[in-house]
Amino acid sequence: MPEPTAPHWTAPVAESPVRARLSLPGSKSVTNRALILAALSQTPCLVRRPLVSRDSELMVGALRALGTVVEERGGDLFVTPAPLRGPASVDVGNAGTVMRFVPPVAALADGDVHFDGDPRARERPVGELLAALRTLGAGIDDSGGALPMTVRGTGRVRGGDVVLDASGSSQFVSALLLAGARFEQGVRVRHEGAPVPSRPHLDMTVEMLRAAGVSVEVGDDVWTVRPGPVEAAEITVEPDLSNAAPFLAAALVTGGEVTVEGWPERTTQPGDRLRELFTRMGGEVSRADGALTLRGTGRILGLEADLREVGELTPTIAAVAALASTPSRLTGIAHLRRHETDRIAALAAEVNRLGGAVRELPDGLVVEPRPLHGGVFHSYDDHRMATSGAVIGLAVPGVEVENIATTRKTLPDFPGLWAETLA
Ligand SMILES: O=C(O)C1=C[C@@H](OP(=O)(O)O)[C@@H](O)[C@H](O)C1
Ligand SMILES: C=C(OP(=O)(O)O)C(=O)O
Repeated sequence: MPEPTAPHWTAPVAESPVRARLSLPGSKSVTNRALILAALSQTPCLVRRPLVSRDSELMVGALRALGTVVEERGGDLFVTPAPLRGPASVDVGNAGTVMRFVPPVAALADGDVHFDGDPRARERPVGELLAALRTLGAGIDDSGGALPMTVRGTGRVRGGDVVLDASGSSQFVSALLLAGARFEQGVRVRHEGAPVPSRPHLDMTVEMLRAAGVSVEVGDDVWTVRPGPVEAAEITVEPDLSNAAPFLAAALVTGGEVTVEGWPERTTQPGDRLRELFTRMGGEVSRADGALTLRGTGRILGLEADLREVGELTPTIAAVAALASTPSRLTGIAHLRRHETDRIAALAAEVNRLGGAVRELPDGLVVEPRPLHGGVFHSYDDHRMATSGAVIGLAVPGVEVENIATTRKTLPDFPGLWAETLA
């Protein structure tokens, strides 16, 4: 018998301007870097306020499979590093951070480590990273530059110089840097090709490495990590500012006011750019007592922007753009075609199904204002597509989001948090 499909989730309409104050779970990107650094560290490491959701659970599972001890302690994670070992099997799900950050760690393990994941994971780019790892001395049997694959760990990686094209994903570079201090010669990574996306995520990698005592030099598309010990003892995870996007958008599209607690004064998270982007879309931003407030003014403006650096914010921005009074042009995001789904095609298809006028560009989207109507909003197993449907549904009655549970990739209980925000 086929699995019964879960009924679609009827996105709640905001009957009045949304007013809420909320604290968000930890950042996926910080949590999964923290776990990698902790596993490579010389000392045990306490990861404070981690995200507990599908992508972080997959990372914990991967590191445990390699021998690392990860214990839950009152909502924190206590990580005791141990010799990395195979044979092991790693399920990457559809987590880019697991499918890119773990293979260099597996290369340091003593034994074979097999990697596979959701069907979509087999389509997401990883070949450039694997080729770079081979150049650095690792043995890998892959499926034509994709998953499934086996990293033939020998307990050591020579390291040294490597050139790769990271225009498909910044995570290729982050992956090599995160493990690079444990390679015999360290690593020097040079990018050649179209610009690397998601620069703030590279800054995050460099900052977190330096905080763990690793020497990293950054040049023009060149990153050098010196060989040496990783010393991570305690890492506190910031709230996930990319997941703040739909909640702040709720204030913007309903003319309400939403406050996110614990907004860092300074951060490398790309979500911090929402302050500027949502101001340009008609909101007003203020900060007080460590929190950030977005106030909707009743105006929703379109946006012309190159989103290459902050690609993961695109689905929410596109949802707001679909409700705006002026057109939008979002560019620089060709790499989104190989994210959880082809987000350019998916956003155009789903907004247009509701009566929108969205046109695909090779590297982005043009959104013309149109009155929207209800209908099914497909999520393509993409957490950010699902939350985009929720944002549109605030203003458009009858939006039914397919597979809302897919939001669990990076948020443990999106429907609950959304209901609280609207209450
Ligand atoms: O390093 C990270 O934590 C991430 C980097 C980005 O990946 P890409 O550079 O592949 O877009 C981003 O989109 C992803 O959500 C998280
Ligand atoms: C692209 C994303 O995730 P991943 O870490 O799987 O690449 C995302 O969260 O928007």
